[in-house]
Amino acid sequence: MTTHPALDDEQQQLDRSYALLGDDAPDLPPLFGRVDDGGGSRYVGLDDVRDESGDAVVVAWHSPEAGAFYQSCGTDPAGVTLKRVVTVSDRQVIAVHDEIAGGSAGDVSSAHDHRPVVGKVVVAALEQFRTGTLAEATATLRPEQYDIVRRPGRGVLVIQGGPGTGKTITALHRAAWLAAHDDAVRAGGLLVVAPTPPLRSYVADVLPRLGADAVTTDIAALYGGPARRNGRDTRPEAARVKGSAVMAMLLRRLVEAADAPATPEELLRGLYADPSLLERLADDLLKAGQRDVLYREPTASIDDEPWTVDDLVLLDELSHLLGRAAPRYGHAVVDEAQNLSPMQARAIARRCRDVTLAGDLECSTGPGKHDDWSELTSYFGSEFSQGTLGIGYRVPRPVIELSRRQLPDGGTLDVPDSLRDGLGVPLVRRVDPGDEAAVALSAGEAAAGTGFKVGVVVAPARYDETLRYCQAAGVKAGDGRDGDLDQPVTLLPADLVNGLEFDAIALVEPAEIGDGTELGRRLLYVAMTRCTQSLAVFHATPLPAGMEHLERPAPSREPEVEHRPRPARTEDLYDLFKLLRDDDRMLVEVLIRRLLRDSLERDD
Ligand SMILES: Nc1ncnc2c1ncn2[C@@H]1O[C@H](COP(=O)(O)OP(=O)(O)OP(=O)(O)O)[C@@H](O)[C@H]1O
Repeated sequence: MTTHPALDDEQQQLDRSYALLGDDAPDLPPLFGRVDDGGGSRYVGLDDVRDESGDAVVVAWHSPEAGAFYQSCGTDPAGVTLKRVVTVSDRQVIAVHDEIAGGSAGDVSSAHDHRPVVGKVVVAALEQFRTGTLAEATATLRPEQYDIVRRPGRGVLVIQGGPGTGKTITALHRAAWLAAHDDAVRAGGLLVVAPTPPLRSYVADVLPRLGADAVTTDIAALYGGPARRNGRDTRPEAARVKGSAVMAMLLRRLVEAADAPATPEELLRGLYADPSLLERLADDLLKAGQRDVLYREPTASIDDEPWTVDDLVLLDELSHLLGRAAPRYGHAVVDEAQNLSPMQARAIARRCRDVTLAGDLECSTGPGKHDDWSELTSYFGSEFSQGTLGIGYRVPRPVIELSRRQLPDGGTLDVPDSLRDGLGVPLVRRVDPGDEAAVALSAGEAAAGTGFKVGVVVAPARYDETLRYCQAAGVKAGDGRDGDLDQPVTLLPADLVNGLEFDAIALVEPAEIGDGTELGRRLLYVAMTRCTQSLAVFHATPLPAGMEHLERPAPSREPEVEHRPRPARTEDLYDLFKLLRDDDRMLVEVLIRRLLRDSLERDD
């Protein structure tokens, strides 16, 4: 057992911090880093810890004193002589990693492999099993992320980067930074808009730990009137029309044409139900076919109207036109902002014009894809600046390469430089028609048995049927549509996987998810890029374009394994390994990985 000579020193500092905090000690360790430079030595934590005379024993991550910790790295020490990440568990220092030691690169990933050079502690953090949401990265924020975090809070900042490059984590640290340093945010508060329940609960969990409060919501819940989201419109064309900027003009005319006071709900319901009114008001704005998709027979009671997300955004616009002021905020952070429609951008801009938009244009899964950020940002009324992230923390290199085949021309934006190799090339298994989901779920259960968090992703149209199958067959899978990510296996429709992260993704019938459309291929791209370790594909029909080279004939018989009494040699094991079926191979790979990890931990 080797121990780092510094463990004792850091333990003393930790004990002292706990003693000073007394009963106020937070659940999380009071320090996670140390930086030494010409200005002396400082410990860095989530918050300040002060001694009896008021001197800082630990400085908060967002304080100027912690700047050197974040602005230096192994490849660019920037005057720092020691940059150390301290890992604490149960009030004990269990590891220290020095990314800079003696003023030069210390504990960084080796320069001879193909990955970007980062502190080994980043790689170690990534090797933790996933929880279905995002791991915290405050101790290992990279200089390029820290630079984005600290940009001024006024105006529009876009954080663009490929899947898993840390856009969400950077945007949240930025929110917390602004909450600590920006007067407008201190006075007006923070608004965080995130599209899925798991992302929102992650935000609600992380921000307070970073010392910030925010109103966290989805776009539909911005509307403060009585209507609630209780409908889903699966027609992309309807969502496209409702989200388009011309709706602002149409609604203005609707309000002007009303001959009696009416609520937003009454006005919109009336518009949808009356083709002649629509034609009169929108003849020059929408084509006949576009007006047709807006038509909706009114329900018996206005309370039963199947309001969709896009309807609620229109109700919000109507409410504004009727003179009701929306609450204002000091800054808004929008995650997965590439999916905002123009009308959604207007709804946010009514609340706040200073915004951080985190997103990836290539991950657009909304009805309208934006080619660049200029139109969307124009609704906030100022020029935008952009911060770009390029290191991939989540998706293994082979999966990135495969997934990009789903993008037109293989994608045009920079490919993330992945830190991970994961478990190698994706596994593909051809199954009998009708068995796709069942086989994927049982492979998922097997992988989950080894500690993996698994997401089983199906086409939205197959979701209900698969959920029923789970209930009937006793398969324990969380209902991802309801945001239940606590189970080892989560079932998800492909249109709700944005922003999520799992150890393994099992894709069910990719041709059905891709469905030959550009939107479908993007859904497939986003689904594939949710895994940190392995991707497995289960299909009965031919694989879609971009994956067809993975096609393999169904195995004709179970492989027979010769009994070998003598001790196995490596080559024998490799031959045996090749005989395994794909899902068994995945299981064995996972077990080997766990063995390796456990034995490394023992060696430490
Ligand atoms: N500096 C870092 N150190 C350690 N982990 C990091 C760092 N930056 C990001 N990560 C981890 O990488 C993963 C992906 O981060 P995040 O979800 O913020 O990326 P993203 O770009 O928003 O992804 P996507 O848009 O594909 O959903 C998370 O587990 C996050 O904790």
